[in-house]
Amino acid sequence: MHIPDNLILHLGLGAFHRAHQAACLQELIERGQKDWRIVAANIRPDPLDVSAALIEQGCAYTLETISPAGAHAYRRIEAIAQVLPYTSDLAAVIAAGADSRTRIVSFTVTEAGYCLSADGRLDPTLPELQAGLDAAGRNEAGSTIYGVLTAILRARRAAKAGPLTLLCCDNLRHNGERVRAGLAAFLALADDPGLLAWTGEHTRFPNSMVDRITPRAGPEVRTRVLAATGRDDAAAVSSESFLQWVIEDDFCNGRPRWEDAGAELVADVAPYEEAKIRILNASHSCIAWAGALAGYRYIHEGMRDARIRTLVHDYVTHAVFDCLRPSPVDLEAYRDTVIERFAGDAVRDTIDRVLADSLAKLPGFIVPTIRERVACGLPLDAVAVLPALFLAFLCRWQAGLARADYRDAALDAELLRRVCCSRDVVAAFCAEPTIWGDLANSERVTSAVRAAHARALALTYPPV
Ligand SMILES: NC(=O)c1ccc[n+]([C@@H]2O[C@H](COP(=O)([O-])OP(=O)(O)OC[C@H]3O[C@@H](n4cnc5c(N)ncnc54)[C@H](O)[C@@H]3O)[C@@H](O)[C@H]2O)c1
Ligand SMILES: OC[C@@H](O)C(O)[C@H](O)CO
Repeated sequence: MHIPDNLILHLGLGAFHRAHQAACLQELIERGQKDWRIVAANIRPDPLDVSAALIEQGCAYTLETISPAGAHAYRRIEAIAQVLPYTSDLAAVIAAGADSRTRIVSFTVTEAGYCLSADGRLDPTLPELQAGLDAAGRNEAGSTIYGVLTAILRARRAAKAGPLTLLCCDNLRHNGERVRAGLAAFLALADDPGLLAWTGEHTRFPNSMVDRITPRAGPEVRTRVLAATGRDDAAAVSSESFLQWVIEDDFCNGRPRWEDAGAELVADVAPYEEAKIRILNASHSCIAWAGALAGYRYIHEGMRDARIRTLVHDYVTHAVFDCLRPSPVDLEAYRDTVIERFAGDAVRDTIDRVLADSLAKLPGFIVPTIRERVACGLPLDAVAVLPALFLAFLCRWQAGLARADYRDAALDAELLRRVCCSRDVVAAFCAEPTIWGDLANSERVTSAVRAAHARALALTYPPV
């Protein structure tokens, strides 16, 4: 394939990138705008890595999209020009980042991949981050997003390859700002003030809000793609048909005309991301925790349980709306669309997928609403039920009584023991600074979570 002069290097070649950013670029290509392509890579070994399959297929794959009515559509995605197979030194990734044709580095490395504490700052106590700093000290990339960006920026500065936009596409509040601040803190800890100054002058970190429910692609996706297209595609991916991308228009070395593919390029992403993170993502986690307690496997099963539906509806209506107003978003319509998307049974998104990295999601998606309500003296009952559900789920999972396959990068045995083996699990949970930040041990929060915990336990199946 001809590689054009405008490249996006994407880090984190998961399902979401293939269903969202690559699909948007494909839309532009099909409209005749063929001047941008993606080079994609993972920055750590990944059990779900599809790089080899993609390389085998010339980097093309099929995206299946499913409408709320259950209509399936299939599209060949050829927006990825090159996939770089994982190697521990990430030499090809760093070389691609230092190539002057690369004008944007985008990334989807999960919420937990940013090593942030409850207040959204870089958490230097995390062993993963410490390993990243040690690697940076040896002039190696390591496997954290900050270490890899550091290696790329060092190589780019040396190559005089020009400015670079760093575009975070993960569900992180103020994602561009958080990554900019996280990288600055990382460079300070790595004692590289020269690169910090260079980065200030030669990079931008636009905020972005991304939305498209993309389940993990199981073997059934491959089977459907084969039946529908005749292609046996080992890298096929499936998502809902809905897609939204709101991007702060702050790029320093060019960008594709994503607006022609339906993206919204705006001056301020904040109201859109706040609505999405607090309404969609927090509710999604609520359904996952409640659904896991109730013994469900899929998100739509949880959403169709009247008890869980009421929890979600009340949380959004009575806890979130007054924190978000005034907003350019029609919040009632947004809530109703989100609930409808979750209730659809065609996408078959699993509770296990949404459970992943709950510990990073609580401070990101839910605690800000609690903090604002505490500051304004507003009732907490409709929102306290969310952390209470997580606590009830966590203890059940720790006791080996939940069927869920829960994976959480931030969960260590010590935290699990401190919370779940305590005589007062609510007090122990509400004392955790990694979840609550400055709200840890708050009497108001603890008493609201305690009251909600009884409601959460009532969902447990079989009844406790
Ligand atoms: N799947 C969705 O519905 C969806 C929708 C909107 C946004 N997102 C965002 O995209 C992220 C990834 O979702 P996905 O569906 O692609 O998941 P996935 O499991 O398919 O891929 C995860 C990717 O992140 C990488 N990764 C994981 N942990 C990492 C770490 N600590 N450091 C560096 N890289 C790491 C993996 O190697 C892989 O490339 C989500 O966490 C979310 O922030 C996903
Ligand atoms: O809440 C879990 C997310 O991965 C979610 O599927 C996504 O943010 C939807 O866009």
